Amino acid sequence: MKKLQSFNPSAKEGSILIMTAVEAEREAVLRGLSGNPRFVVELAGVGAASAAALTAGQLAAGGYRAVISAGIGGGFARIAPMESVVVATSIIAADLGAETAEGFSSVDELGFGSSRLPVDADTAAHWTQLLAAGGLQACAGPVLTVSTVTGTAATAAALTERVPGAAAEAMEGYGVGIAARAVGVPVFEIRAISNLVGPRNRAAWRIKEALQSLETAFHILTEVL
Ligand SMILES: O=C(O)c1cccc(C(=O)CC[C@H]2O[C@@H](n3cnc4c(=O)[nH]cnc43)[C@H](O)[C@@H]2O)c1
Repeated sequence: MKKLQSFNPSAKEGSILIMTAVEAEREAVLRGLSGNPRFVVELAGVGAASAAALTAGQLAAGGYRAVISAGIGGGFARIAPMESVVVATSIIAADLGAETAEGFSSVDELGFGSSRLPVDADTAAHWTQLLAAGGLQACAGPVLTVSTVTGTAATAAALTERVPGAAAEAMEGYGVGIAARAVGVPVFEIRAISNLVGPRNRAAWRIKEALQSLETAFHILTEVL
C-alpha cells in the first residue's frame, strides 16, 4: 500500500475528488462549488465499506491530487456545536477492533494495522482559518468513523475516552481514506454538524442548516483549492 503523498496547496494540476454519502450532501457541495471545474463530486454511499469501494473506483481513473470525504456529521458537544464545521486533523476508525473483558482494543493494539489515517496538518489548519474568516464556526480535530451512529451518553463518553479531543463522528471518512492511501493521494475530511453525539434524538437533527454550512464551507474553499 502506498504512503499518502503530502498536499501542495499551490499546485493546481489535477482535480480534487469529493465523496459524499448521499445526494443531498452532494448537491450542497455542488452549490458551494458553483461549477468550479477543478472538482469532481461523487457518491460514496453510507458506511466505510461502500465509501472505500466507490472511492477506489473513482480514483482508478487517475489525475486526482486530493480526496475529501465531506458531508454532515455528529459533533462532540464541547468541541463542535450544531451547524459548525469540522476539518479533520486525523481520520480514525473508532470502532475497528475487539471488545475484551478490559474494554475496547483497537486494531493498532491488536497488531493488525492502524485505525488512524493522518491528515496534512498545515492544510487542515489553513482551511479551518479560512472557514472561520468566512463567518463559519469552524474547528479542527480528529473525526471518527463509526459503523453505528452513537445513540447514548455512555458510548459518546467511551469514544472521547478512546480518542481524546475527538471533534466529530461520521461513517465514511476512514473508507475514503483507505482508498486514497492505496493510490498515494492525500485525504481530507470536512463535516458540517447536524446533530450532537450522544442520546439519540432524531427530531433535534438540523440537517437543512448543516447542509447550508456545508455549502458555505465549499463556497469558501473553492477560492483557494
Ligand atoms: O434525511 C435527509 O434529508 C438527509 C439529508 C442529508 C444527509 C442525511 C443523512 O442521514 C446522511 C447520513 C450520513 O450522515 C453522517 N452522520 C450524520 N450524523 C452522524 C452521527 O451522529 N454519527 C455518525 N454519522 C453521522 C454519516 O456519515 C452518514 O453517512 C439525511
